[in-house]
Amino acid sequence: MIPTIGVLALQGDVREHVHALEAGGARAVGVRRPAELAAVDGLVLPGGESTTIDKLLRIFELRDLVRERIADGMPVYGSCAGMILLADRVLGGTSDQETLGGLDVTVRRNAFGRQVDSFETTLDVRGVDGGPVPATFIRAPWIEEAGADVEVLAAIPDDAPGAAAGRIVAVRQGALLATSFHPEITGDSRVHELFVTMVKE
Ligand SMILES: NC(=O)CC[C@H](N)C(=O)O
Repeated sequence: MIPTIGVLALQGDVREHVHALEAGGARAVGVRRPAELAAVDGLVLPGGESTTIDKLLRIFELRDLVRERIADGMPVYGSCAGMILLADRVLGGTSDQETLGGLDVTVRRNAFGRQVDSFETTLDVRGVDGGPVPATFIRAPWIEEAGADVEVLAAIPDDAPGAAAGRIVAVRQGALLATSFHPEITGDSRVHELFVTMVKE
């Protein structure tokens, strides 16, 4: 069965996720309205600006509905800003910033520095076969603390320079998947394949 996976289409790099999901074996649709959310088997929260997406979720009256679906066990994958939206706790957020929550982690926004500190690397990701995954970090968060039920899928190598060494950058907790980085812009769809598999389960 080919699952239908939504990409929250309020702000951020929606199209790239749609393409990566299709390459990963799903039918992908933009989600902007409650009826569209109701029709999907899983949801991607794209990269973008978490504060803006948070505000738009409320304006479009999707926030409570997405939270309900998360509580019901809908698989959700958040990349970058999407990871922030899934986190239960945020450091470095704006004073009125809220998240959807569900993932028992503390994230730090813009942890790697500013736009100019964006970078590309490759990372081993647990659950993804076939060698390291290209990973693009754009004003990315990292996970500062993860609860006991959170499975760490990838981290910055311990011998990396500076404060980034050893930081957690990909996690899974039940039906929730999150990465600090943007696999959707690399042309490598293996992380999306992992998510499609989670949705099929
Ligand atoms: N590339 C991204 O998604 C950046 C995330 C952004 N810095 C935020 O806090 O929402």
